Amino acid sequence: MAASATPRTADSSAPAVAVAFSGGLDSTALLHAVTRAVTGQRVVALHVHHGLQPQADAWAAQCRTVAEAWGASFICTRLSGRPGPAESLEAWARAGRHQALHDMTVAAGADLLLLAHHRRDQAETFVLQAMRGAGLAGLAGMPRAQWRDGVCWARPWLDKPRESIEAYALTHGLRWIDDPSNAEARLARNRLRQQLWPAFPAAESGLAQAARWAQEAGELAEEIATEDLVRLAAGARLDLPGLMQLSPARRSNALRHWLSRHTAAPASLIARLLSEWRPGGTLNWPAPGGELHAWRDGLFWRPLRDLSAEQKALNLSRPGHYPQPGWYGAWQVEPASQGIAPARLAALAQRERAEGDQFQRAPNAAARSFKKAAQQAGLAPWLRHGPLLVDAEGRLVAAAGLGMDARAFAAQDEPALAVRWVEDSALPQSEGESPSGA
Ligand SMILES: Nc1ncnc2c1ncn2[C@@H]1O[C@H](COP(=O)(O)OP(=O)(O)OP(=O)(O)O)[C@@H](O)[C@H]1O
Repeated sequence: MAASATPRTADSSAPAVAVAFSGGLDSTALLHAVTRAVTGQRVVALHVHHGLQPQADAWAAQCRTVAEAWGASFICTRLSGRPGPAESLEAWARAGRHQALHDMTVAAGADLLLLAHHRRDQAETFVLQAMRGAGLAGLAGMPRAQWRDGVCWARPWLDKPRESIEAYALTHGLRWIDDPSNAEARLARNRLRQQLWPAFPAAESGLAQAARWAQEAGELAEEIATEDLVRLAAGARLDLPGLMQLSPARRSNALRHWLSRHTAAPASLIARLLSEWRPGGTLNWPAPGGELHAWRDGLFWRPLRDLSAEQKALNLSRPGHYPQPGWYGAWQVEPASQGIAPARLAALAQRERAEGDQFQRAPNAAARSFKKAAQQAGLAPWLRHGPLLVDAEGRLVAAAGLGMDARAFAAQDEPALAVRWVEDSALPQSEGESPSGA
């Protein structure tokens, strides 16, 4: 979602607190309370103009007047664009609002963003999540505070009953905006609001408490998973026989947590994986953003990156360790009695396997298709595509997992370097690492 952010940065250099200010009852009360309570810090009111309602210009203007009257500076972002084909208007508006609130907070020089969610919002979130069959993370509802990309999103009133906020607003004679979309019965939350609270007015505290229990249970499940994964997950590998020895609930808990480090795998994938795997079995599953491989009793996650288009120039003419973060491994170069002439290693290209590539394992063996050589050597599934090193003339020099191509060997009396591929033992690293060749 594109947000046409033209935030106005407040000029004072004092640290700032940002308040997400829609102009509704709750955020009006919150902004009022914050401008009265905070001293020595700038208060910045952030407003997102969704561009969806005819009155939205007037709301933004009203929010500015109120914020400035209370001594806060005011920043507004108007969203642009439209929902994608598979996106609801609400999901689009929400994603755009979140991005705009984040960007405005940063532009205001703040790292704390306050939102006016309260106990009833939390109770409604719990019911909506339960109706979708959510797990503990969904049932836990909104967190009180959460860091996201350098901004702490905090909900100081999450435990406050809605009535107490209304009472505060009335006591202080506040005026607020009534957004008519809050009454649209088309939206599940509005329907729930309209029917649940009149029927069960006292349910707010019980439901919010249930969300807290879910949050606690979620933390416990995470602690257990962390303990299990210390034993079962080594580097990028999860030990499948060890996983299968756990009780069924603990097994899927550990697997779900391991997967969540890499991908948002649906519960159905987890169930399939656990039911289809047999000791020694090899399986491959696509998952969002990558692939899962069960291979040699380990489960591996390989993120999909479009490396096919990537031709990276490398100079490996000196001994050293040359990490290739996108490939989760490194080239290791050492002096050796049999190897490749340093000059040839000075201008290499690293790429994926291509149609027609051939590899020769030993001086007296025949060159054969790379694919066959990889199969015969029992290469891990993710190494069957490379990386490969080719010299300036396009001749194959080395391949991850297979070693050096014998056709590239230097003559007996020439100085030589051995090149081999070392897989990362750590979980996938950030992609920003630079090669640390000597
Ligand atoms: N358009 C917006 N601009 C800035 N902040 C917003 C906006 N919409 C929502 N928020 C923030 O998110 C919180 C929860 O959103 P929600 O949609 O429940 O609120 P609302 O009904 O628009 O207004 P309020 O919570 O102020 O009564 C708000 O209290 C506010 O802090």
